[in-house]
Amino acid sequence: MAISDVGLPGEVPWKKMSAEELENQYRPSQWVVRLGAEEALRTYSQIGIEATRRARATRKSLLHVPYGDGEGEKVDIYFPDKAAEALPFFLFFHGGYWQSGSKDESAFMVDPLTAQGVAVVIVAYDIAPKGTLDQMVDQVTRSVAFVQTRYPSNGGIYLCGHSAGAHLAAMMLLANWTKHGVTPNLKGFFLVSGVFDLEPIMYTSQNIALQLTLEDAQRNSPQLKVAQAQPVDPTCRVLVVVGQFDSPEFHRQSWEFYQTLCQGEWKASFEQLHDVDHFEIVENLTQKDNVLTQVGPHPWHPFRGRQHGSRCSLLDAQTRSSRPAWPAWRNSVSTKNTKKISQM
Ligand SMILES: Nc1ccccc1C(=O)C[C@H](N)C(=O)O
Repeated sequence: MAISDVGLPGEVPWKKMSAEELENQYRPSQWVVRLGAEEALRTYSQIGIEATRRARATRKSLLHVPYGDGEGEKVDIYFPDKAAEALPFFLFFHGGYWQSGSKDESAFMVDPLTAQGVAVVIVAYDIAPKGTLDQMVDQVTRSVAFVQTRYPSNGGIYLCGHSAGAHLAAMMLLANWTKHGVTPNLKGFFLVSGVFDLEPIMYTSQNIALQLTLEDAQRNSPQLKVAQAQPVDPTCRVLVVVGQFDSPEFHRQSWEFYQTLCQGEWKASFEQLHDVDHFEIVENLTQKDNVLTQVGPHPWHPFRGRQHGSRCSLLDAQTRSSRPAWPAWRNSVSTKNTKKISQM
């Protein structure tokens, strides 16, 4: 049965998809070209575990630091060797559809970033079914407030999330900091292969654990709210990144979120990273020579040397019409994926 058969209006592409197609679009491992789906998930987890083992063995760290009273409300903080006065803090929220993953296997970028003078904080939150989406958003908000309170003279707080973690990071664009008694020194958001409109997730198997109602999905969809939200710091930048081999729905989610940021007052940029899939995009953050792990005059490179904001304002119309022509790459990927698409 097509989703559109259950009486939903068909104005967005996903509402016209069959349940099977929608399921496939929201299964990133199915779009991995270099490996089979299972192997891609296994490799991702192995690289995360190894990076975490290495980070804990080689970097100065504070592990399992509580940011709240809940059992799951802990962060791991990794420091650069050299002490600095205004240390930039980079917070990472892991992915896994709000129901898998942990901070203990997500210290991907610790090595390259601490080596360049950035403190890295890997945040744990209560995944489903223990935690609800609202609780996870609240936990992540408190983890950010915690870092600001503990390190008030920080040289900027940068939030990075992957997949479901990119959603949680994006929700911080909407946070009401006065409620938390502290305004974090937010300088940048780095949203990697995220989901920003949660409604389609309701119609996939991911919702078995999440149990999202339409109200839950809408309340927790930054896509619906971010145009109205105000940046606390007008210099704060938002980079929306998606992998070339992410699914068309993931491309659409990132692109539409970027466009919506531009309609508001956000300084946003959009990048499609060439030749990487949903998992490689994060695995590559373990590497010192990766484009995303270069720290420059600004604490973190992805925001350096690009025309941030300008693409959103002056060149906006041009950017809109020059959206990356996905899924042009379909033609060049393995027959495995091509077949799936044609079968849809
Ligand atoms: N383990 C992850 C870690 C990060 C991001 C996504 C996942 C997923 O497992 C997504 C989904 N279950 C998939 O099979 O693609």
